[in-house]
Amino acid sequence: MGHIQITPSILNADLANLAGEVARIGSADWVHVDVMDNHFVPNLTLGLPVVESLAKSTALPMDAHLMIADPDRWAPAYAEAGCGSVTFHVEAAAAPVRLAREIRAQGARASMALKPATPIEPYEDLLAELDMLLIMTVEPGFGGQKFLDLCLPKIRRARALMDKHGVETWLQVDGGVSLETIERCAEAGADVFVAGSAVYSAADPDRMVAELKAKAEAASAR
Ligand SMILES: O=C(CO)[C@H](O)[C@H](O)COP(=O)(O)O
Repeated sequence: MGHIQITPSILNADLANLAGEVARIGSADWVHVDVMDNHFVPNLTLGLPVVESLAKSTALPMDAHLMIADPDRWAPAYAEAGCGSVTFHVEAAAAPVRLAREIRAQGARASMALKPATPIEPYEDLLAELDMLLIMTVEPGFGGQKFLDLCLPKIRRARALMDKHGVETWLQVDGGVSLETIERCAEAGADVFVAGSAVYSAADPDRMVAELKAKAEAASAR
């Protein structure tokens, strides 16, 4: 298991003031950017030019989560644009192994996401190709949704498979992560936590990042 990291999602931040919003989370480990294309998910957010500009405006590394129908075509370009981590959905990827290798070849961490109903077991042998596995804890598409407890057993099974294979792959969770739910995720074996509305609805987003991290660290040590 890697060390605990918090990656606030800017999905529910003020998108007209992105650089300013990112400056409010200076103690975060990453900035999580949700790229949605209105095909893979029923929502449209932002794309490559915005991510490229944002990457230049902050010292924080960018964690791009591509909720798009054609990641095989686009994911390497996000790595080239300066993202330190690029996540594609296995449900959308035509050739996930080739894609993970292309992302790594561009110098970024390669990450693969699973929707809540997608099992981990068929992808056990891919874990060594990945720097991070993202287990969605809401249906992708929107921020502010309720955390799905039914995803917790999958987080536990993914952690067990990572231990079995002895891989260093990080285990990220995304969706409904808050002070109420982060401990359950950490106890199940997650080590990287995306939090959108919990961080950006807080009066002091940076303080919320610290509080989330402290809770997750305590829970993972139990
Ligand atoms: O990927 C996402 C939605 O598809 C978002 O990253 C996620 O939902 C974060 O927002 P919140 O913490 O409010 O759930």
